[in-house]
Amino acid sequence: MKIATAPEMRRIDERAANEYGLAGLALMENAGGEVARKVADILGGAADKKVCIFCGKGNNGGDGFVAARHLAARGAKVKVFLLGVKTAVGGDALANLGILLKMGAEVIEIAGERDCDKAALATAFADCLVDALLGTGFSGEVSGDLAAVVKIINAAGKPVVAVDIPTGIDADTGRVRGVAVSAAHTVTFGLPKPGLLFQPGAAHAGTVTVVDIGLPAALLADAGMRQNAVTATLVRRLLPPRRPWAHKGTGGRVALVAGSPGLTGAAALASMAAVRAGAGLVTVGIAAGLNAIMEVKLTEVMTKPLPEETCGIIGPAAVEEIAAIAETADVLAIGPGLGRAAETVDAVREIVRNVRCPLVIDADGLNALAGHTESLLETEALAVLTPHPGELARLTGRPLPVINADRLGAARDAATGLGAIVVLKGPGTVIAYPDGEAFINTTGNAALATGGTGDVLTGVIAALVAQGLTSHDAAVAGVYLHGLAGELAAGARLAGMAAGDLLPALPAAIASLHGG
Ligand SMILES: NC(=O)C1=CN([C@@H]2O[C@H](COP(=O)(O)OP(=O)(O)OC[C@H]3O[C@@H](n4cnc5c(N)ncnc54)[C@H](O)[C@@H]3O)[C@@H](O)[C@H]2O)[C@@H](O)CC1
Ligand SMILES: [K+]
Repeated sequence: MKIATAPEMRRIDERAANEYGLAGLALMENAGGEVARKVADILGGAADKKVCIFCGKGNNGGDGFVAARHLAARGAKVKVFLLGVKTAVGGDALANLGILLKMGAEVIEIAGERDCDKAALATAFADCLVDALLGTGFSGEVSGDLAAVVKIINAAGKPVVAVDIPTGIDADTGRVRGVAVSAAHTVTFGLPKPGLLFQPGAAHAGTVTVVDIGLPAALLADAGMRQNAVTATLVRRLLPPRRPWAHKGTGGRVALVAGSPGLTGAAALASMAAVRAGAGLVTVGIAAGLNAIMEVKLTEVMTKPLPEETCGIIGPAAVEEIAAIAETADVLAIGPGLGRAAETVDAVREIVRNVRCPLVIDADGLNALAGHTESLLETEALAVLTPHPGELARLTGRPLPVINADRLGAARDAATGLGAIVVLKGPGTVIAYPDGEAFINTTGNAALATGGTGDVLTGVIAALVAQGLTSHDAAVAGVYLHGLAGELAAGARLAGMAAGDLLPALPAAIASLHGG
């Protein structure tokens, strides 16, 4: 499913009108009707329920007027508030305001503090509130009466249904602009918006329902929109089938170079994640001094002691051996817990320059490339890089706040600039391809915010490449599976999960997608 930015959504609306003759009024009727349906659903029927609807003067407010009419028709006691004066309403919203007024509905204007007090009082008696203040036409900051109303909505302690996007959330980035509505549910039209998937927008949106309002399918699937939601339907199509005649060779071979003193756990987690994500054979290359530890930690994974510089630290002397392991592998993952010793950094750069199989580069593998990313452009197969925002900042030289302010843009620019697939980790993980196509993940939760979960992701993506997925598909499917495993492993517990808990959840996540 495509994801539409606010300008892209406006363009879809324009094209619907200009190319298809689909009137905005008809779309607004469907949009408002869907909002009314959602309100009725959460209240267990609308009859005799008290609903306060807060409308802005644009089309988002127009959806609110329509919802008010539909809810009234279902027997709800509806109170409609308009931010500003009726004479400021125009276009399709004005048409629907007119209908409401002709029906005898009271539409209360909010202009000033006393009106805000009236609104606050009404929310105290309401069963549900609807935020139809601002949608994709929002720009700048929420301030003045609008900010006061947003605070009233949030303070009411009532279930809030947001229309299209919670007011105050930047539709493209998910940032709060001043203050934003905290909704329990958001009914969004046609396609999801990036701001509903990125934090804190996703938390403000609550449960998101994407509803069909009759926009032509061709417009919703337009290839000009270059961001997509990673959904179960998409990943199910990408996952490798497990045939009855499968043997360990069909699962593919993963080679991993990881670990240093104090960080052998990263090597263990990444390699076991590869096993749990279906790889046929997994070999972890580790400095010879740490090999005995890995032999004890790991049973199914083979280990390869590598020549070391000092105890537990690999350097250029290990490159030849690593190249030999990579030669017989389907994918080489490098970086988890590798450390930042100067010799190791040199070795990583040399490996990236010379290895011919697909690469997955994480953690200290990425740190080693900071300031030396030109080798990525020389790799034979496209590399998958899995930075968290801090690692991306080091890798690209972009300030961290800039990356956090626009994750989609940052991942996309990095992928294009580095000539690699960039997986920007964190809530709302972005997978960006060098050609500009990008994906936003929809699985995962705060339980994943613990050390070692990134190592698991590296192993999962590598395992999928080994099983024959392209690096592009493996990055998308791997991120989704990893998040889903996090949801399964955590259940209702959002703190205290260990990265190792993800390992047994990975086969369950795969099975749930295969419907088994
Ligand atoms: N064909 C269409 O165009 C459709 C649009 N729909 C709805 O229309 C919405 C978009 O409508 P609009 O483009 O009219 O935009 P909005 O209704 O989101 O907001 C536009 C209004 O908000 C004001 N505004 C913007 N930023 C502000 C700020 N910081 N503080 C105070 N006021 C601010 C603008 O001056 C303008 O009057 C969508 O989110 C959706 O809810 C739906 O009705 C479906 C069809
Ligand atoms: K809204």
